[in-house]
Amino acid sequence: MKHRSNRRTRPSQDKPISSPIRTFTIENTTHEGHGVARENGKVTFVDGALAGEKVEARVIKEGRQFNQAITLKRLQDSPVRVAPPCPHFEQCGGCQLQHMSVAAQRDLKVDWLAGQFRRLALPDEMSRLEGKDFGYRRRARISVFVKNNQAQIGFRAKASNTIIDIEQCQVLEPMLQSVYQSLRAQLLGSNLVAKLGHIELLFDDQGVCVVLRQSRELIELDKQMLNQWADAQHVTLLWQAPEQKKVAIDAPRHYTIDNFTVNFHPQDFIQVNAEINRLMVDQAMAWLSLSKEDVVLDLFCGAGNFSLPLAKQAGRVLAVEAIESMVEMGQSNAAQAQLDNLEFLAADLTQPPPNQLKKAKITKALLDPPRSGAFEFLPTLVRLKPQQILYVSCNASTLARDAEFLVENGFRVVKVCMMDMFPHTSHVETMMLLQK
Ligand SMILES: C[S@@+](CC[C@H](N)C(=O)[O-])C[C@H]1O[C@@H](n2cnc3c(N)ncnc32)[C@H](O)[C@@H]1O
Ligand code: SF4
Repeated sequence: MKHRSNRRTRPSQDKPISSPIRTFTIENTTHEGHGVARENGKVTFVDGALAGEKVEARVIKEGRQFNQAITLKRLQDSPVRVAPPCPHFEQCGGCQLQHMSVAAQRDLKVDWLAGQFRRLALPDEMSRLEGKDFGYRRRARISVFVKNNQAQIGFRAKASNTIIDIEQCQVLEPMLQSVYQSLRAQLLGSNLVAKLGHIELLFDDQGVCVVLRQSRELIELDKQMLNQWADAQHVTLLWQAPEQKKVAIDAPRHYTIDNFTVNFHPQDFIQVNAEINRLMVDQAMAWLSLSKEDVVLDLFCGAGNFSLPLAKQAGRVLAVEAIESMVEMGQSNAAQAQLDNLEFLAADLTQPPPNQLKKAKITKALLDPPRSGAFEFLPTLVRLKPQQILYVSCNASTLARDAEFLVENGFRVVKVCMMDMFPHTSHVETMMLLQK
């Protein structure tokens, strides 16, 4: 990819601009892709600049702790700067790091994680899981907004709720890219678009599934054109009525992990990046190095993404999940795989645990909580005395908090891995292994 130099960058948002233009030397890059400059001990975050660059920028906000500025002109480019491959990058809120090479993005993520975990004693090296740079998303939610008969179909703009029109999104799986383009053309040519709230795209072992969330009731005749389009494209098209919380399905969708079939509802959680998910599950199994002596707790288990591979290797697995319908799906996935050593339990892990969980005799635990982490359950987990805890996290700050609690309670961090599940974005997934 080519470097651009001395290119004028557009201010990303309409913000009041009053201060004079100043020259900044950028010392660091935040994990969200902004430059950091220091003047007389005060930090200025410079939008559109990278570490090692010199830029002319205008301060748009002065705060007591820090200032914010936007780049107007780059005087010297960073060696890791690249031309963003996606034409929507400057406006679209979906990606934050496309102006850096992918290798530099990954170095940035590793450094940022090390900063988040600064209060923990870490092993010398942080490993990495890396996959495809583009075409990695197997699911996406696309917004629809219509005003004055003008439809916008796409994603939210950077730092704004405005929906911007997206013609093509390169981080989607190639099959989703082509279905999206074709669907978009259909919708832009129809009145139906005004009655839609958003579009969900999914690509799995069965192909492409599209859920159209209606904001207003539609009659069958309205749906005819798109139903015909879906048949011609071999796409499963599901219509979600305005009052429906979840779309009705005749049969679940499925994907494969470790040769097991994971059935799931198309609107329930699945890991977005199928390639990194496979690598992640393999690595979790390798790090835990299970035997038939092990009894494993799989917390926040979903429909069994980790539970099924865990049960293949361990003596027994107890998998816990809050959503009842996912627990039922997990149970039927275990039955289909003939894993009678895998049991699913419905429990909200932020609440006092049921007796079955309080009294579980376990040797190891795997946790994969939502962004809020697993803090409420940690005292119970410590009392269960696992030898090893493998923590998978999508939020490094709650992971740092939870790991610090576990360290205070006798565990030490033995392995950490940065998993680049979402290249070009500021999102980072982490795997951490803690041991007694
Ligand atoms: C990050 S997902 C991981 C799911 C699964 N491990 C996977 O890899 O597909 C987190 C899961 O935790 C569940 N969850 C969220 N809050 C919960 C809670 N308070 N108690 C139990 N499960 C919860 C969600 O429904 C979701 O399935
Ligand atoms: S999310 Fe898609 S459309 Fe938006 S910047 Fe990233 S690749 Fe481009």
